[in-house]
Amino acid sequence: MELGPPGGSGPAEPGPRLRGLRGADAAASASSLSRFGAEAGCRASAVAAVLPAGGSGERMGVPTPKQFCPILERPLISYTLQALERVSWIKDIIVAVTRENMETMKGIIQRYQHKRISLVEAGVTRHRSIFNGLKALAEDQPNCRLSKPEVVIIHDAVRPFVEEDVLLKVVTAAQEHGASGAIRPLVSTVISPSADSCLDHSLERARYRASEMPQAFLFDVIYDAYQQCSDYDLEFGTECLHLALKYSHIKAKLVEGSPDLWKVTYKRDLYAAESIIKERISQKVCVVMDTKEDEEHVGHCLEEMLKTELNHVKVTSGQDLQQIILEQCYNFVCVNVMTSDFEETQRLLNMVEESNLSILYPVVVISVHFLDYESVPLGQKMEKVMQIREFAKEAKKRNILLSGLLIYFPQVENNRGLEEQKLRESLRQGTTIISALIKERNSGLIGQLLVA
Ligand SMILES: Nc1ccn([C@@H]2O[C@H](COP(=O)(O)OP(=O)(O)OP(=O)(O)O)[C@@H](O)[C@H]2O)c(=O)n1
Ligand SMILES: O=C(CO)[C@H](O)[C@H](O)COP(=O)(O)O
Repeated sequence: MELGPPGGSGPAEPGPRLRGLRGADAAASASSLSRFGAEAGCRASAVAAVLPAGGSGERMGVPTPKQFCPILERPLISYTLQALERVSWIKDIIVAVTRENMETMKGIIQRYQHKRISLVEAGVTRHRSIFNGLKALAEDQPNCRLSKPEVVIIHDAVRPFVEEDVLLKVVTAAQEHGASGAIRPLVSTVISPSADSCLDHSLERARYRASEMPQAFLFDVIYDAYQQCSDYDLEFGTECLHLALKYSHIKAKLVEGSPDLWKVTYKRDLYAAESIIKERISQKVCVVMDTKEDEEHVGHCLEEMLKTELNHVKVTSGQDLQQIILEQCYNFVCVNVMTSDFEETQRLLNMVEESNLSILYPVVVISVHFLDYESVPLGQKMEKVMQIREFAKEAKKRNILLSGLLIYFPQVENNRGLEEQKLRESLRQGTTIISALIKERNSGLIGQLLVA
């Protein structure tokens, strides 16, 4: 058994601890949270998590085990680790991986700066992997370097969208009942076929639920169950709650989980996961204004149009960039009026880079240039503007997706009505392009100079 570095400090991502909670739920959770928090000092490691990650992902049908498949170039398991380490009251996270993937896993922990992780060797079945993870936390094991938690969460490494509120619900229920697990309504009816592939009987769908993860247990309840269970259970069992019932006589409390708790199983699930992640990181856009321009300039018109096009998206002017970066905004539109240099964009790129914002997600930066390329031939500006390719190549190495956008900005006064109409059309087109770059995060378009 290999144990990784002992505990780290803060969460991978700062950010609100009670995200997603409402009203009474939030209040109840806040008091439970502070209990864990307050007690953490005197009763370290009250809650730990075990993540089985030793499968081969046969149903995915690709050579790489699914937990290491990339989503936006980052392995799936890193998203799950991030979701757990964001929860400050989970003190230790034990990950079970196969011996052959141990170095890959260490590389992931280092590259994405995961904290509080210990590694153990996986078993040949999921139950055996979980058992190995539990042993790393048990006091009766030789060379035990971690302290036994009061409650242990078990969560599949391939369920990346687990939120703090459901973790808290299962942990709190486990404290009261000894065991708890998240459930979802069934989407299909469960039927039992006979030996000749005919319908034997079907279950009444409304009476059954799908058992999902996370699950949580008083540590002694689940560890005792695993110690007693048969080889048959370890070989063919799929349900930890069942082991707690069969061997520790504990009836688990079931709590309603969110639809995003599903387990990435087939290839299409990777695409679904990617869409969810893209949607989440596209929610906030920061428009960085050209500081030399006044309040009325075209940048503000663009901002207004973006607000309309990107429904529910918060568009912020970039006065306090540091703060906006800290709040984890992954999309920046840098507005340059009548200039083809990249001073402002460069300044923004430096700040994003220094913040380490792009370690976990690709950051989109669009350098927008308002130019009057009908009266001043584009060729004269082109040489400078084409430097974007070089900037983009460098930025890509730091996971920043930089592209350029030219928006026609007429300066001639002779036919004001017509020019204004042309500007509005350009702005509309520009807004559509920006929206697509942010939502799609297509790395094939980086370094390109798009024309609205
Ligand atoms: N020997 C095993 C088998 C599975 N798992 C883990 O258990 C979780 C859920 O199992 P499942 O979805 O069945 O994963 P795989 O066994 O990898 O998938 P498949 O059944 O398609 O081969 C996954 O995180 C998987 O890595 C594990 O730790 N050790
Ligand atoms: O949902 C679950 C717990 O109830 C497990 O994720 C599921 O049972 C794992 O089983 P398998 O490894 O056979 O896919």
